[in-house]
Amino acid sequence: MNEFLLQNADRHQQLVRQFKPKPRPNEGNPVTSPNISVATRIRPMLDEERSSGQVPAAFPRPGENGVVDLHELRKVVRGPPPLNSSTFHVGQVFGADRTTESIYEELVQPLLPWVWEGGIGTLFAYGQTGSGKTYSVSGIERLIAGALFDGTIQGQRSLHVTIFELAGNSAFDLLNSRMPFQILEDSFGNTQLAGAEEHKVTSTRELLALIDESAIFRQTASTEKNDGSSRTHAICRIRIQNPSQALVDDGILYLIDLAGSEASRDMANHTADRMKETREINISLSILKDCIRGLANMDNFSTKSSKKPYIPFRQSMLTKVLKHVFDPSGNRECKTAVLACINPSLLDTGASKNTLRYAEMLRSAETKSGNPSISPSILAPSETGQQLLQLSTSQFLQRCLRSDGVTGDQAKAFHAKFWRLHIDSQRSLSGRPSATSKKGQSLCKNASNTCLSSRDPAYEGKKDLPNFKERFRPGLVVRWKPSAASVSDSKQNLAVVLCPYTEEAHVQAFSGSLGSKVNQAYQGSQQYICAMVSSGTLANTYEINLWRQVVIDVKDMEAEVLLEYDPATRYYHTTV
Ligand SMILES: Nc1ncnc2c1ncn2[C@@H]1O[C@H](COP(=O)(O)OP(=O)(O)OP(=O)(O)O)[C@@H](O)[C@H]1O
Repeated sequence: MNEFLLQNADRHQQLVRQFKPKPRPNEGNPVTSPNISVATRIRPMLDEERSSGQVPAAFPRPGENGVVDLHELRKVVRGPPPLNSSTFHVGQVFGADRTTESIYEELVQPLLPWVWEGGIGTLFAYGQTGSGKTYSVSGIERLIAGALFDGTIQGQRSLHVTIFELAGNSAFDLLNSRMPFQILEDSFGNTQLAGAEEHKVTSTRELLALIDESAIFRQTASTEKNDGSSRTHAICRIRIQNPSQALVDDGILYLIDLAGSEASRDMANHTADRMKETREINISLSILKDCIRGLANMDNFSTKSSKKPYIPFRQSMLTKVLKHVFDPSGNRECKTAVLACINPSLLDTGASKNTLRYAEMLRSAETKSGNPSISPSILAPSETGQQLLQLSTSQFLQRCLRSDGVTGDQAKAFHAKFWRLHIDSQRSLSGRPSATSKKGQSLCKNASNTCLSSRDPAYEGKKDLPNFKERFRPGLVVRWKPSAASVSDSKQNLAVVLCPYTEEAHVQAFSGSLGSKVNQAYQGSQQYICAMVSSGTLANTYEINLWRQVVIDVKDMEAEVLLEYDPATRYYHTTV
């Protein structure tokens, strides 16, 4: 794939220049949470990337802060490859020309007065390996070291610093020659760094010296994407004590440079040890994301009737350290800033999409769905909850928007929450923990029950696939051209093949008994019964509507489309 992209880099650039973004519907002013701020940084292309023929594919949209356009080239059987552009709404966006100073000022500086007065503040940088996390966090740490002692924040404080790294389930003190130490929970439920050294600092110079010392001991290794890749999570913890108020909690500032996630294709040449290390990093990152999502949901959906979101903070060492940030029973309010780092190259659009999706999810979760409240009598004047689930997304959103002061973002967040509650209730009823799509249906599952994709397992890893029209099977996703006016919510007109069309199958399908009785050959039919695919509430997401079926002529089917299920967002996404 990389070879194909590099060969077509000129065409990619030319199509990107011609790209005209569609005007964004007016969704009102996004409501930002006082407790979670999300920003995205797209780093500049590096010299070695340019000299190897790579071109940028991720851009902040001019004139619209908070919007990123990501352009992929699609491989097609015949003709020149077309551009596949996706748009993400991801909080503040810092493009390649923006400095670390500006990110510090807009995203991180507001945390300082908060921690100075006894609050807990946290900055996370996450993203693919080589996307600029260490560059950003180390720059921000130096700016903070200056700001904490330049006298701009009023009041005497004493500052204590610990810097450590987490590798798998082990913790190492970076200010004590990488000595291992224990992370324990005391009888008050507080996490203690048992054995890590805490250093009192009284000046910017002392703090910078500790930061430099820790960098020497941090474990790094070369990856496909980054010669000096950080293979551990590095955490700088600054405890801020107010000597004049012994009864006030100490403020704590966490600055976290996470290890980069690596895609499986970048792990091809890893040894068994490196594979294990990368797997452990990816597991802890995924638990962290679950916790951040849970935290955002806790902020937004704590209405009396809703079930408390589950935050799995005890499942990894990283999130155990941050227990007080994530523990719903904790009694201290926290402010969290998240920096999603993006590598702009056209070779990295897959990883960038993943990072942007999480930023988008956090941002949509951070909008307050209950404030102003959505009136139940306007949302459902006569319907039961089950009937509400049958409304189309646009009908549901329109009803939410009729309540005074509700914005588009709030309506979408409420819609997402409504479905999440429904799925969770179905899951607990069936006792099945596996990820399912919104309608309880999955395209296909692998043996470990974790990967859901429309990819044909029979052709896994094979290069020269026969034309999709010779590979009909249940679960094949096609793009098609309806002869009549568009019948799908999805801009792409996607559908999932269920079975060949016969009158008998048609009747059974609509009476809900389709399945074991339909076992005739899949190939050779001129028409197939298909389930419609509609757009999800997040940009570029899809859901499968099994009850909305359509008979599609094979001649109207244009191409196979690969859909992959993302258990985190509970939506399907297209993949190139
Ligand atoms: N904004 C930027 N401007 C210039 N160079 C940058 C920028 N961001 C990152 N870089 C460069 O990109 C390379 C990778 O950056 P960095 O090591 O910070 O990535 P990372 O996300 O921390 O990677 P890993 O997860 O593998 O540790 C480095 O050479 C760094 O100097």
